[in-house]
Amino acid sequence: MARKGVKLPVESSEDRAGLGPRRAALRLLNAVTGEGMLLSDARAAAMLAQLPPEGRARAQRLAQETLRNLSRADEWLGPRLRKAPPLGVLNALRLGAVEIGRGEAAHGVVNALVALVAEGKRTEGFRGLANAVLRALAKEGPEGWAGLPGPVLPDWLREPLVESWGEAAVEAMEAAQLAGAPLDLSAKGDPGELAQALGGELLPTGTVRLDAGVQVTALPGYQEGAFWVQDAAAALPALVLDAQRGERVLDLCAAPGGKTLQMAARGAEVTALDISAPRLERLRDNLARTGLPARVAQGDALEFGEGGWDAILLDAPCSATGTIRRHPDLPVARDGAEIPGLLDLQEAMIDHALSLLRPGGRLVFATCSLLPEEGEEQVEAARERHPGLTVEPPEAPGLDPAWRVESGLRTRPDHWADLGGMDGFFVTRLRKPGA
Ligand SMILES: C[S@@+](CC[C@H](N)C(=O)[O-])C[C@H]1O[C@@H](n2cnc3c(N)ncnc32)[C@H](O)[C@@H]1O
Repeated sequence: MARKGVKLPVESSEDRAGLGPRRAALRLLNAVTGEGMLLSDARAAAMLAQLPPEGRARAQRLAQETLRNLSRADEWLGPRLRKAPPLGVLNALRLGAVEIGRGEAAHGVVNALVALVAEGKRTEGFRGLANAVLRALAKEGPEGWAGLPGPVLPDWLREPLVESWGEAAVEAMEAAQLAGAPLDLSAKGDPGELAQALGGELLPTGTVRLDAGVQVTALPGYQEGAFWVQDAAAALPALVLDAQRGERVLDLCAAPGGKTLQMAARGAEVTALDISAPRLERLRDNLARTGLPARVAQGDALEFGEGGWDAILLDAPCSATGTIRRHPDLPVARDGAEIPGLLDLQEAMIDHALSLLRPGGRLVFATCSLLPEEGEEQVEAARERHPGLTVEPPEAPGLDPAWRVESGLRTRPDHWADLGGMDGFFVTRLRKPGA
């Protein structure tokens, strides 16, 4: 019982109706679909700031689930909408469709979303429509949802992926995006011991895999820096670079630092460079938490002039299309317009990185992209620009033969399906001539 004078948090009727998280989810959806904002954007965090931690997590979950299922929600809503309502109304309907489809108590969902539509000046006039449409979906319930086709990626991404990998592979990637991603950890020490300590699964390449819902900061060993979060595919570039104790290694696009930590843990002398100050703050926090050493520098990779490196890791800025399982907002927020600029930047970075290597040094170029133009084709073009540059077959424990391509490794979200999938990555290991 509460002591006299001690105020307990009061549950408002708003909390009971789940309005706060749904309102925040709706604002996130409007920003992603209307303004091209990513959920990782600082503005997204600001939209959630008013909510308590559980409400924040719920709002994020609702927004992510709706984005993962956007095309299915539209398919369900389509026959009930004679013309497209304003985006704010459409997003409320999409959110409601996903919740009803997933078996949430329909009465509460309809009431909450109709109330949110009624709140907005530009949407209040659609209250009746929202009510009618959501009630119709509620009548069909999860059974109606289950009969819908699986989600499809937007055309700007789907078309080039089908051209590169074929229809069946893209359908498998879409299924992987719908399934989401587990929690992957890289160990500072022995990964087998970490897997045992956390009850996780030890993957063949040394990543420790846990269920998606696990709160990483609450895991034993987190504060002591025994591990860091890193997708199994994202751990491959540093494995392929194979940094040796005492080697001088440059991590040219380093933040937030997963690969810097891997190389520092192997005893290499790592310099971590990145252009982004906020992202470097996260890298510094990661170094401090794990107690691993690295020299940190902020700047533009293209202007970095220090040469003579034994090895360089270039985890270049890219479309990030390989991370759609973790970032269902990305295909919706983006439209591919930034890709030509990224291709130019990647090319310039490869050339500059090669100029900074000592003769005979090695460059690992990696992108978390599913587009061959940001991977295989970059290597082909680099070899034409740099006669004598050789591609070395990647060697590391646990590499799956299915990932091997002529210029290195290619992973996709539909790979390792029986183990829980992995991000899409391209990784190549190049040797500068003149050793
Ligand atoms: C794919 S992320 C790197 C992820 C990082 N390697 C890791 O494992 O945690 C690409 C990084 O490139 C950085 N970047 C973009 N343009 C850059 C430039 N011109 N010079 C240096 N870094 C740049 C971004 O700030 C971003 O942190």
